[in-house]
Amino acid sequence: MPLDLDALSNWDFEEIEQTLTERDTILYALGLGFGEDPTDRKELAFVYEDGLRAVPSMAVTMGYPGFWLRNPKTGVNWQKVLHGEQWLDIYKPLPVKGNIIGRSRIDFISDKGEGKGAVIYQSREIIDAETGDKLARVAMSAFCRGDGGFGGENRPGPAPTALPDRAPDHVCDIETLPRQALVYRLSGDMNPLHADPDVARSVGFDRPILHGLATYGLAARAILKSLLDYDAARLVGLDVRFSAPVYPGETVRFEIWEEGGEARFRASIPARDVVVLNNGAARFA
Ligand SMILES: CCCCCCC[C@@H](O)CC(=O)SCCNC(=O)CCNC(=O)[C@H](O)C(C)(C)COP(=O)(O)OP(=O)(O)OC[C@H]1O[C@@H](n2cnc3c(N)ncnc32)[C@H](O)[C@@H]1OP(=O)(O)O
Repeated sequence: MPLDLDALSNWDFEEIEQTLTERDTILYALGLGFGEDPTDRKELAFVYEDGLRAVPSMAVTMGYPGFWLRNPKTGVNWQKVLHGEQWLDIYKPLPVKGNIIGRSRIDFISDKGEGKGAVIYQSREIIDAETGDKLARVAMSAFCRGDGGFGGENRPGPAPTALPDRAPDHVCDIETLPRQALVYRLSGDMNPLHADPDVARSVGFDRPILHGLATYGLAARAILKSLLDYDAARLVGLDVRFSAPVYPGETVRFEIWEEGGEARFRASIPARDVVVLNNGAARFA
């Protein structure tokens, strides 16, 4: 069954009400490897309940509607879906617990052509249920590798951020663990692509790959460490394009450029000499 443009364009997302606990906040940070050195108080602040702070990138897990593209009514070949891009704007520092509302919508769908794929752009407002304050806006693209050529328009998404043509100002290596995806998935993305070797093999990977959002969270960790002295409230925007899969257990190298009060970055796997995350942008309060 081909991708159903009409059904997708008019997808009726239910409003998600989530009760966020400190345990969720800690689990998210553990999924990104925070607390690797338990004597490092600055990283401990994200995984220890005494003075707990939320990693800003955690907004992407809040009010999350789940892997709704698995619904057969979408017509999407869900096993072949990869996370393409992620954008985030934070308006208020994130709470470590409380009631959150997520309101999702489809922005548009782009047809890259037969044999190439389709890209679904969706976004979500994250609202504090108690105060009604808008906490953040999260947007993403899902690259549906098996669904191009459905007769739709090829609409370009937001132009990827260009990187400066000079050596990076900061380089930050972060090791991941072979079990990293098995921990990260407990923060809400239960896609079997990240856990089940048979599912991964059936769509062209030797073994389960890391969630795009786990690599994204590593980017937040690298920026907090390299530029912000772990001051979470200062990181208010984070955008990336996922350019190649990461395997759990690999070391990810972040190269960061400071540009007029913002940062640009990319990530690579030095052991394979491949760029895995490109066109990164971080904005600061
Ligand atoms: C339910 C809610 C949804 C949930 C979805 C996410 C669920 C998660 O569990 C899944 C994951 O986390 S997957 C892991 C993270 N993602 C990845 O590893 C993807 C890595 N990227 C790739 O493999 C390729 O770039 C690939 C395959 C993405 C593209 O590679 P190519 O086919 O070689 O593309 P290329 O020929 O260079 O370009 C074709 C057109 O596509 C546009 N494009 C390229 N990369 C893109 C990307 N990353 N995101 C969005 N668009 C992208 C290009 O601009 C080009 O467009 P056009 O033809 O109009 O010029």
